[in-house]
Amino acid sequence: MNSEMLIRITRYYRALNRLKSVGLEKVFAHNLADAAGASAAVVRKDFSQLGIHGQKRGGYEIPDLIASVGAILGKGGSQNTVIVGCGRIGKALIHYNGFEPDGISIVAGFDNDPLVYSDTSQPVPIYPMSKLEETIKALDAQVAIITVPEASAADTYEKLVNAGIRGFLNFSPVTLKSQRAEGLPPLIVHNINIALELEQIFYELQFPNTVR
Ligand SMILES: NC(=O)c1ccc[n+]([C@@H]2O[C@H](COP(=O)([O-])OP(=O)(O)OC[C@H]3O[C@@H](n4cnc5c(N)ncnc54)[C@H](O)[C@@H]3O)[C@@H](O)[C@H]2O)c1
Repeated sequence: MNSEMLIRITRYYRALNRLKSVGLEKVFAHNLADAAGASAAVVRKDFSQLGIHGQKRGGYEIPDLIASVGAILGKGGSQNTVIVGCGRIGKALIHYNGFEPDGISIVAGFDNDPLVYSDTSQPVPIYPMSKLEETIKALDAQVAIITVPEASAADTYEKLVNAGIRGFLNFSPVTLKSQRAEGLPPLIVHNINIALELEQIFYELQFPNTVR
């Protein structure tokens, strides 16, 4: 599957979960087309390429479609995610309740400032860094969001790798690189830089016809 199709499939999955949460049971290709920014024909083609078939004129059953698309996206297993660095950005992400419909759970935060720790009765507890490894293992988390200051990013990354984390969303200004340990698949690292994205938007506003 190419990356454009993967993005569409992810959007279908997100839209399907939203439709399910408002009580709908059936969906038509054109409903998902709007959500994915594609035409209904593209939606039908994607599904048929993935071996998913709807009923003639009846659309698709949402629970079946969620199960099929979820299996293709590798959902169903743990999508537990932790956050390291629970300051302004980390806390905002911890309190955001829009990840759950996508099947992603923020299950714990970590920080090195005792004033930031919370008790375990909180929906997303914030633990000291000394609890990193045992908590990550206990929660079966595979992905971490790094929201520590620049100076702590590389060290945090290393600690998370040692604790068994395989996927990273890095907000710190340090560009973290994927590592590969023998016998294991490479780590997945996405570096987020809002300034770069904004620069690109400004560039495209200034030179609208040069970027496709
Ligand atoms: N990607 C972007 O576009 C973007 C935009 C804004 C900020 N940022 C970056 O995101 C990061 C977080 O920003 P913020 O405003 O939330 O910062 P913040 O200072 O509010 O929070 C940082 C948190 O990390 C904790 N921390 C510091 N060192 C630590 C360590 N070694 N281990 C564990 N926790 C540690 C601090 O106690 C604090 O709670 C910074 O690196 C900032 O530069 C990125």
